[in-house]
Amino acid sequence: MSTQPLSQGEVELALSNLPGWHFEDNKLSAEFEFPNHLFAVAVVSAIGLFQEELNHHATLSLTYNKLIVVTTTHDAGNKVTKKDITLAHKITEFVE
Ligand SMILES: C[C@H](O)[C@H](O)[C@H]1CNC2=NC(N)=NC(=O)C2=N1
Repeated sequence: MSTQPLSQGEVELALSNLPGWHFEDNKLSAEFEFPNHLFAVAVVSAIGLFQEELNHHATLSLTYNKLIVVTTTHDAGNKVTKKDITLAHKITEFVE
């Protein structure tokens, strides 16, 4: 998959299909809340598997039942690429 940085317009178009995700400071981010801590830990574990499959790893910050996901592509000079969009879709589909 391409590691070419996406333009602002391309990111905004992609985000129109990704409710809850934001584009700021060359990163995509979203916050999720789960019923309890162990549920949230299980989601983090599943995201870990997607990340290994995609060879693309977001920053996952878990506080009790709240998870903040932040993703950018280091190999593209810390810019948003299709890899970030793909990971965001996988995560959103899983938590829905
Ligand atoms: C060597 C390996 O393919 C790279 O370091 C991968 C791993 N995971 C990654 N994750 C993220 N978020 N950005 C990258 O550029 C990246 N690159």
